[in-house]
Amino acid sequence: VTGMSGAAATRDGEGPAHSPPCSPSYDVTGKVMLLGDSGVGKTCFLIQFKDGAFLSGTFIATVGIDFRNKVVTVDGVRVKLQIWDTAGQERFRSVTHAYYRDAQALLLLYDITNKSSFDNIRAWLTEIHEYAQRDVVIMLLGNKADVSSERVIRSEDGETLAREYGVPFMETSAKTGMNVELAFLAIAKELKYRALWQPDGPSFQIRDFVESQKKRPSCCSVL
Ligand SMILES: Nc1nc2c(ncn2[C@@H]2O[C@H](COP(=O)(O)OP(=O)(O)OP(=O)(O)O)[C@@H](O)[C@H]2O)c(=O)[nH]1
Repeated sequence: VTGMSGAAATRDGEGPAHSPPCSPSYDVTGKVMLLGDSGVGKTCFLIQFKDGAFLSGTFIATVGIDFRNKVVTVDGVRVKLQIWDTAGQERFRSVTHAYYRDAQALLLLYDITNKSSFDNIRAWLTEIHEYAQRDVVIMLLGNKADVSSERVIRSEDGETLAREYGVPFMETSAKTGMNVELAFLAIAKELKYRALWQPDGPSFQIRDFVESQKKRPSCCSVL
């Protein structure tokens, strides 16, 4: 176990009583933070992933920070994601800065119907470079892809920005669930890969994985 990013791998050698003695199971745990301007859909994104539900109606801004756990099984390995939902409002920034250092992965969201949330992504990335671990996994997500009539940010603009920073990108919808599980699955795979890395093991590239798996909004489907 190299623990390259600080993702923890614990060898559960003794395992439950029914485990065959020669097939140890591993648990990997990792902290993931949701970041982005207020209103981009971070809380809804987390609730869609955790509970498979969408909170519509009145928007209640997150105050401070909150977290939920969810275990994802990737290639037979259980990865426990501790997902921190942060407040996007400026006045809570000093609270959230304190949590960056511990995070192994960051999901950075903008709203495809809100130009300033996209324009602010560069400022978020500057902040990330200042406060987060150097090898933190970052993924850029253009949320609210279901609202095609109000789209102001083209998918290509998200792709271009992500390429510039060398991070994976996809458009998502916390409302329909599009690409929500995929985003967390990709993170879980990367954390597992880093925690259980072996020199002669198979390699994993999160950007290639995302590109091969992501779904496009139906308006822009290539099929
Ligand atoms: N159509 C649509 N609406 C969404 C989506 N995600 C979130 N919303 C709506 O956008 C509003 C803001 O969502 P939140 O999840 O509370 O936003 P947030 O980023 O957590 O905001 P802060 O807590 O202030 O940082 C709510 O009214 C949601 O119903 C989405 O994918 N599609």
